[in-house]
Amino acid sequence: MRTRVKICGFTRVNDAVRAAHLGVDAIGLVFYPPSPRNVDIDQALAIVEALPPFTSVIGLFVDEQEARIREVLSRVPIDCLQFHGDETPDACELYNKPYIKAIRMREGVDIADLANRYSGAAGLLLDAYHPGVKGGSGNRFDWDLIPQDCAKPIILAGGLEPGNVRQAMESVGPYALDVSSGVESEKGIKDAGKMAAFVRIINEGNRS
Ligand SMILES: O=C(O)c1ccccc1N[C@@H]1O[C@H](COP(=O)(O)O)[C@@H](O)[C@H]1O
Repeated sequence: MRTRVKICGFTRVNDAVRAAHLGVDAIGLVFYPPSPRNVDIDQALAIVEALPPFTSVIGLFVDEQEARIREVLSRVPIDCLQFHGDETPDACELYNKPYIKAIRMREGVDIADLANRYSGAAGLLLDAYHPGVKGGSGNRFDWDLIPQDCAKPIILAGGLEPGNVRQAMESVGPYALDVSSGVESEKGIKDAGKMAAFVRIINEGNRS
C-alpha cells in the first residue's frame, strides 16, 4: 500500500500550493493561537481556495472550544479534523467530520487501548511527547513503542525530515507520514527544497 503524506502548518498560500503540486495527499492548517503556525480564518480561506482539486485539508485544534471549532468549520472547507490535545472521544465526535486523534508518545502509552477508546477516529497520529509543548516540536520519539498491529491507520509524526523519512517508512510502515518543522526554513515558513526532498523520498520508497 502506498504511504500517504501530509505536510502541516502552512501559513502562506504559495507554500501550500507548492506542496499540492508536489503531490502531497493532505495539507494541515493549525488553529491554535499559541503556535507560530497558527492561521486565522481569512488566512485559512485564502490557502484553501488556492489549492488544486484532490488535496485534503486537515484542520488542527488543541483543546479548543466547541464554538470556535464550529465557527471555523462554518467558514473554511475542512475535510478532516486533527485533535492534538486531550480531547475525549465524545468531544472529537461532535462535528460529524472525519477526525484523527493525535497521541503524544512516551513509555507506557497503550496504543491498542487508545484505538479502542477512539473507535470513531479515522486514524491515530503518533507524535513525540514533549513537556509543555503540544506538538510541532520537531522531536522524534522511540518508534519501537509503536505496535506491529493496530486497529486504526497509523499516521507517523514527530521530528520527521528528509534525512530520516525513508527509515521511518521502512521501520514503522505507517499508513501516512506527517511533517511540519522538518520541511521549514523558519517556523511557519515552508522550504521548497525540503518539501520536494521529503516527497521525493516517500515516492521512491513507495516505488521500491
Ligand atoms: O505545528 C504546530 O505548531 C503544532 C502545534 C500544536 C500541536 C501540533 C502541532 N503540529 C503537529 O505536530 C506534529 C509534529 O510536528 P513536527 O514535524 O515534529 O514539527 C505534526 O502532526 C504537526 O501537525
